[in-house]
Amino acid sequence: MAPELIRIATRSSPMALAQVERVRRELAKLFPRTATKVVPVTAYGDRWTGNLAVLGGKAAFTREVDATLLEGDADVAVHCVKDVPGDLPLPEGTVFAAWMRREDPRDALVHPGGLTLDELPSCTRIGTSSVRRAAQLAASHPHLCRVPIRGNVGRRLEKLDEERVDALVLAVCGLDRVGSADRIAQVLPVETMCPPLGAGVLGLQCREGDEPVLSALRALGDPATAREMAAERALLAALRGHCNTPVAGYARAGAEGAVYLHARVFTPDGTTVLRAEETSTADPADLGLSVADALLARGARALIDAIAH
Ligand SMILES: NCc1[nH]cc(CCC(=O)O)c1CC(=O)O
Repeated sequence: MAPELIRIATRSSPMALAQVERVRRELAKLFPRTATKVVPVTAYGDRWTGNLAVLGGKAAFTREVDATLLEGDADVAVHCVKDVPGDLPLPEGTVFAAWMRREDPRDALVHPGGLTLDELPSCTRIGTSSVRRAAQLAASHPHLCRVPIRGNVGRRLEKLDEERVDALVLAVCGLDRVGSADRIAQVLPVETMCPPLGAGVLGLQCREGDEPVLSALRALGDPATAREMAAERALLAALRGHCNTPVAGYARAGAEGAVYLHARVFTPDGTTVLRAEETSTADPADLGLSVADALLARGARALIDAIAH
């Protein structure tokens, strides 16, 4: 029996609020008699304009939303899976009930003149605060200048328009969610810019044992995305990377239960890139562990531990 009301907690950025509207639309289609209410939460990571590592990395975007769930002020928390730390357990008493169908996980170059990454002149100032993006740009385009930038997608686009940077690297689906996909100059191939684990996926978290909500959320889950998240989250947990660890990768669920998983670990300057990939029809979590073992066998532990938290 679907609940009469489902309260949905989310960060209060325009992108996060747009994400919640997708959840509300899909709930309304399946459970027309269930009302939904948005519970906006200002995440510490959204207020903080400094280095995220000081706050413990991505947890800065999820901690307050989780608290709203645990305090009973909301029934669901919607998270961008790429922002959910892989080296920390979920808050006790909560579970991910479902993973929604994956959107485009790739990154995009935003450039006012429409140039591609290869066409950008030397010393072009590219705004990113992602250690993953910075490491890959350093590896593939060392002549470009990486400039730290904070703020939500809209704020970063404003900084670009104010010419505080010359270009941006942002997620395709993040731009799409805020109605700015028209700003994309180039969608970056995963070989050039490998996505973060969990890219393009919304995770629906609720309280353990809240069966009416669990049941409703499970109906929004996508089986292929669930297999990809099982592999990617197992890999991330096995690597125990932290917010300053440049880790990238993606899983692709194929036919007959096969899942392909590709992953990389970089040094922050991009001079060392460890790669591993595997396809399996076994349990996707075991695939994640196997690819993690391959990266660890190639030296990933020493590389991760050498990077300051
Ligand atoms: N912390 C930023 C963030 N968290 C989730 C997304 C959107 C992409 C996604 O859901 O994977 C973004 C924007 C970006 O990386 O450009």
